[in-house]
Amino acid sequence: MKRGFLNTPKAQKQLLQGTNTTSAATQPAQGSYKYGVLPEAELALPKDYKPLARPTEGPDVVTLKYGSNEYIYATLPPVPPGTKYSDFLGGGYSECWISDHIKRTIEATPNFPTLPLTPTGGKAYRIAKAGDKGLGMFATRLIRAGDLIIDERPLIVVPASSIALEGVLSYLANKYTPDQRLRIMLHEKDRCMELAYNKLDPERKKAFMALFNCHSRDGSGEFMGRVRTNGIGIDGEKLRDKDTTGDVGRYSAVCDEISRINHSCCPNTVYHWHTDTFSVRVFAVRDIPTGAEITLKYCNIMAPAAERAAALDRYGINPCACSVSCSDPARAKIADERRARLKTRSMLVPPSTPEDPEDAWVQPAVKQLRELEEEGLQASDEYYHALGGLLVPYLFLQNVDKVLFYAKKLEALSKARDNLKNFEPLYLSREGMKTTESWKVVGRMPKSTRKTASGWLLFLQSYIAQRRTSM
Ligand SMILES: C[S@@+](CC[C@H](N)C(=O)[O-])C[C@H]1O[C@@H](n2cnc3c(N)ncnc32)[C@H](O)[C@@H]1O
Repeated sequence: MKRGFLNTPKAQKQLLQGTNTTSAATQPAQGSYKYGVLPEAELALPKDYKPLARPTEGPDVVTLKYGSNEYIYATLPPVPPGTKYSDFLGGGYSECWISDHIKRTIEATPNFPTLPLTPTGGKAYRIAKAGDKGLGMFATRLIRAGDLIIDERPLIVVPASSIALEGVLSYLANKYTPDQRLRIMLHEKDRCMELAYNKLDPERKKAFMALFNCHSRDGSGEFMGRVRTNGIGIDGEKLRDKDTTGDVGRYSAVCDEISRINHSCCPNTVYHWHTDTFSVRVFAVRDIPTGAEITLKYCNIMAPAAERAAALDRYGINPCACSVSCSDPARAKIADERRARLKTRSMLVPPSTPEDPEDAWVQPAVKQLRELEEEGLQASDEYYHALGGLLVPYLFLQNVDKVLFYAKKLEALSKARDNLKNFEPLYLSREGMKTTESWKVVGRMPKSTRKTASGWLLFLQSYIAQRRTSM
């Protein structure tokens, strides 16, 4: 899962360097938020440090103003004062510490707030013990690729790597060491998050505090620790603070149930943020049998095992218990070589020699797709591109059965990736595909050109042009 950006070294560097030009903020600070078990001495705040004045608690108080962004506490979707969470029929609501700009962006989103969607075929999971990983989410029946498993409004939404506290940083910069500044920043962030927590209903407070906290001994505090452990980065480009770039200025959602989904280096789901429903959706990218654990990625699954291990360490995962190919060094080495190879797309050039089957030239791509499936990499972009890349040559060869086979897989994956609008449903039926321009282009080719390299190039040009116009 792309967890809260606070944990990425890049975000922390940006956070420390600030976005303004005051001399203090441009002083480079060393290091990043630590994690694990820190010695008592490192956990203590500097003796002379006076915590920032806390804003008066109120329904929508402005807490900090920094640059063009004012940060406020808001309930989203808005609910009438005095509403009890359990009595609210509108799909739940979240307590947010967000900039005023983001609040307005959310409220101006077409169809906000639509109700979260019902999972495909109804609820199909339970939260249960997942061995050494703590709790996890498990399928209670067969879940099909493309199915929506859960659409959940978060408990809280808070800045991930925010500029909200950078004003604090510039004020501190000349006074404390970089490590002390980091310690103070964590402390102040924890206090800001506590105010969002304070606004939760008692049952939601209980749910938040029941979440796992792998940052309990590194100075993060009860609130920040849970955000660092469970926060999911949301809708990068649309929901970002004004005048920010990169990971800074983005937001993180902490959910009740989605937070129980453990990481896997071969995950069977992907997630997306939806502002109109104000919720996080989790979709299956392959069939998940009854009883199997439902998993997400917290890091780049195409990266080598050592790189993944370093990224996962920040989420309290050490070692990763997702599969043998992660924990057994010999298996990890084989998987690394395979993943590195699978990052490169196969170049396909017809024709096959006369004695070969007519799709012999497509076989490197078929093998690549099979290997991506064997590695459990259906959640990767590489798998999506490999699947799309197979549909095209079989359309060119007018192989109806193969087009149907890959189109069905691609339809499910497009649902899961939330880009069904880029999928051509006509490929899902024998009659339909024959009415597509792709099919007709081949029909118009002289027989001597069909199934040749020059025919393939012509076909590709036409296919790409059609995709551009239909998107
Ligand atoms: C977001 S929580 C996931 C739910 C958690 N297991 C619970 O009990 O609430 C992240 C924590 O789950 C555990 N975890 C998740 N995926 C893991 C994995 N692949 N291997 C080992 N531990 C894992 C780690 O303790 C991590 O800090």
